[in-house]
Amino acid sequence: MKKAILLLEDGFVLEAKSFGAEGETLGEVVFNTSMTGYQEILTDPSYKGQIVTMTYPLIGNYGTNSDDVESAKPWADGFIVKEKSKIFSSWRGSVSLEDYLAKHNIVAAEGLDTRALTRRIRSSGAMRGILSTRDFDVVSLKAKVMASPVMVGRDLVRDVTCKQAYDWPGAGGRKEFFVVAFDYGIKYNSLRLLDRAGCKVRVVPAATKAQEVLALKPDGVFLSNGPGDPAVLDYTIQEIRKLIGAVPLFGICLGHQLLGHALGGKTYKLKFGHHGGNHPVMDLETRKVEITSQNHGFCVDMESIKDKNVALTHVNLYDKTTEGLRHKQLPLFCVQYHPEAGPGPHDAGYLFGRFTEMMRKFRKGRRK
Ligand SMILES: NC(=O)CC[C@H](N)C(=O)O
Repeated sequence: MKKAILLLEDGFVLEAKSFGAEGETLGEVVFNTSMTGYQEILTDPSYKGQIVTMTYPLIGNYGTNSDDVESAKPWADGFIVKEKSKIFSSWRGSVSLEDYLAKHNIVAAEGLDTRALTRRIRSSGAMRGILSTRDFDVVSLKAKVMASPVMVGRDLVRDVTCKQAYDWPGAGGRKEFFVVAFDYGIKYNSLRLLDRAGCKVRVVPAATKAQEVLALKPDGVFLSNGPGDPAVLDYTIQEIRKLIGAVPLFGICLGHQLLGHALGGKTYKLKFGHHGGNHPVMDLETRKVEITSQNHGFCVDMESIKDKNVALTHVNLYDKTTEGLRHKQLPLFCVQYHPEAGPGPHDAGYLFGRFTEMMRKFRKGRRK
């Protein structure tokens, strides 16, 4: 097996074995604590610009298949595991993880101490890194890392958004609502769950104007997850601002952060972010705790919107950071975490029902 090397911008180096594609890749190195769901993680467009390390020690044991994808292709810029399973076995598995990664040109490494790496990221914070199967010279690798872009200030949405609007095919059946979904890097499971909640969905590119969206006369607008720094996406924040109050809004992750900005707030970078399928979050209105799926590096600063008529609805029980908010009068709410799961627990699936309830109420109010 070929050698690989990982170097972080603080000089931390780990030697590893290459699997997947060979080459060299740069990105922000993050760790994900999900035990399964690696194919959904790889295909989540929010991982664009990041090299993902799985903390669970054995990955690849059920292979890959054509169902577990969250978008058309993998977007992660690199993949790191402690041990890649030598065999895969599942009635759904059709292609091994290494063949899947090689086919999609994703550089991957195994056989390194992912626990040491995770502890390093936790103590130093998320950092840029390079994973290489070609260059093993630490001075040259360090120079490449230092020349690569930092996550703060990056618009990665333009790389992952759809080029043209399309209708989500859905599973059929009667649809009570028509929803326009902004694609900032949308995951299929959000679309599947909107469909299941009774919504016919039209997906539109990130740069679509508010006027065009309103001309479609939707019952509600969905703001998707997506990669990069929300603070630089002014072109869409301005359009979202025009939709506030005009139509019910539901945002997830990047969509939530963009709503925060549109309401006049700010976002900041977390030290090492939240990535995994096991974060406890409290719904402050019901006092219920949900185990949630998470994938974000930025966070809405509640202090920055405290005078904007906004209520904090959800909080992360690990570090007390903002996990959800709603407007006190206007029909909009959003969450930082992932109620669509894919992968992860389904505890928060009720939020899709909250959205349809909001659209129903808004429709009634308009008829009066
Ligand atoms: N999953 C997402 O939508 C991530 C949002 C944003 N890119 C962040 O890192 O915080």
